[in-house]
Formats: sequence, structure tokens, C-alpha cells
Amino acid sequence: MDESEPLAELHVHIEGTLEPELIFSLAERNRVALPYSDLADLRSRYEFTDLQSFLDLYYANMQVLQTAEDFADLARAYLTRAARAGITRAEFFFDPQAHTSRGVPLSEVVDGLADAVAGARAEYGVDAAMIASIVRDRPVTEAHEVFGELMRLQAPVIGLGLDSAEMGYPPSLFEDVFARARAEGLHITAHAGEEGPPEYVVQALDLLGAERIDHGIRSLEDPELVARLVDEQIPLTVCPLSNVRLRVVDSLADHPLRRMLDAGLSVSVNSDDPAYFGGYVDDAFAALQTHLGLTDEERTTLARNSIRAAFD
Ligand SMILES: Nc1ncnc2[nH]cnc12
Ligand SMILES: [Zn+2]
Repeated sequence: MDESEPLAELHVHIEGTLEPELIFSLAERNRVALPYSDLADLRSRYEFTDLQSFLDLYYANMQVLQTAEDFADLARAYLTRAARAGITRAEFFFDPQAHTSRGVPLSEVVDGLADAVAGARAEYGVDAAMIASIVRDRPVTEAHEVFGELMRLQAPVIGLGLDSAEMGYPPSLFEDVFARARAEGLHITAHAGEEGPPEYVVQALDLLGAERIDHGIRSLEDPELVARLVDEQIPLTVCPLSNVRLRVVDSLADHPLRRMLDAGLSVSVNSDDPAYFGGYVDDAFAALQTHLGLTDEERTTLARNSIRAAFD
């Protein structure tokens, strides 16, 4: 891949870019007592057995994020690193309910992130945008409340997403919230087919109006769905390092990325939660080259797919 080729990252959770060092420095700034003796102790916990085991640590670590300044520092650190990874466009998720549910005002979250986004093009050469994500294992009523609050604040978000624990929380639960988002002119994307069945991907498309699918790798189990995704060129934002660390696939060498490309699916490579899964997008490309024999031509296709799948 020509390193100067434009590249978009479309599937990254800003809270998943919270590096261990920043956890400790924000804990000190905000006088938060961490349940870890030191960095090594924290790092020793980055061993996951499934999505839920990761989410437990991901949400616990967010307690250090309290003020707009904290959220701005978090996003600036990501954008600095994203620029180094060659990313020219970043559409990142944030989880409003993960913060409001522990008493952090939504305005602090949005103001801090928006501050970093506003300066991103000039400061880092990265065109950045925010996507609010509904935390699907929390009450549907809360999803409606937080969406209303985002609209009242006129939060500068380009879209609405759906994330967190997938199994048992089908997209169908959130049909009405996503109808409201579409009525507001927001773009729609949803995590589906990560741990959940192909049926959840179908629901995300048909019931939520998803324009992209985050992960979507279990779509491969349903040939009819694959044919549709190819036919409609629905972008799938795939996260290979995440899939291995959360044991959705056994190893990078076994990752279905090449099969997906060969099937004609519109796939891109993304980092998901890079502070937790062993690397950013450049690290993912390097690992894919080593373990999957990803070619320069395939890298170019993946980069072009990412730009085509960007919302704005
Ligand atoms: N990989 C993932 N799947 C679902 N929700 C998430 N939130 C952060 N990372 C996630
Ligand atoms: Zn994700």
C-alpha cells in the first residue's frame, strides 16, 4: 500500500484508546483510587476470554474519565497516534451511557471530545468525527433518554451506533431509537455478527437502517446474507486484532479477512479498542502481513474500501 494513500478508521471506541499510562495519570489528577497496585498489575489483566470479560475491564477503567479536559486529552492522544498510523479520516465511537450512568454530565463528555475533534485537521492532519453509540445491555428507556439529551445539547455527532454485549441484546430492541436518529438525519451503524448470529446483522440492516455493519464476521455463516452484503456493498468494519484477543477467531492466521475480500465483501481494517487489543491500525496491517500474508494490493483495496465507507 502506498503509505500516502488516504486511510479511514471507522471502528474505534474512544474509550478503548485509554492507555494504561493515561489511566494512571488521570486517576492521580482526579484523585481516583485504582484497584491496581501499578502499571504491571493493570497490564496483567489484559487477558480476555470473550467480549464480556473485556467489557468488564473497559467499563471499570472509565472511572478515571470525569471532566471535559479528560475526554479532550483522551481524544487528542488517539488522534496523535492515528496520524502516526497514516489515518486521514477517523470516525470514532463514544459510549454516552457509560459516563452518564456513573454521574458524569453528558455535556462534559461531548464538550471534551468535540474540542479535540475541532482542532484535529489543523493539529494532526486527521479529519475526525464522532458517533454516539447505544450501550445495548442497558435499558431501552435509557437509550431514548440519552438520545434526547444528545439532541438537546446539539451534540456534534454524525451518527448513531450500537455496541456492548451482543448476545441476548438483538438490534430489534432498539428499532424506535434508531428511527428517531434517522429522522434527525444521522448516519446509522451497528455492531452485529461479532459474537452474535447472522440474524442480528439482518436485523441491523432491516430494522435499524444500518448503512455499515461493525464486525459482521459471523455473516459468513449465512450464504444468503453474504450475497446480499456483496450485492449492496454494505461496508463491514472488521477488527482482526480484536477478534483474536476476544477469541472470536483462534488466530490471525485463521482470520476470515481474506475470505471476505475474496467473496467481494466491502471490508476495512480497524482497531476497535487499540489500548486493549495490542495495537492500532498500522499494527494490525503489519500483523496481517506477517500472519495472513496480506499483499500490498490487498492493503490498497482495504484502504480504498475504508474511504468509500466513510460517512462524510
Ligand atoms: N468489540 C466491541 N464489541 C462490542 N462493544 C464494544 N465496546 C467496545 N468494544 C466493543
Ligand atoms: Zn467495536
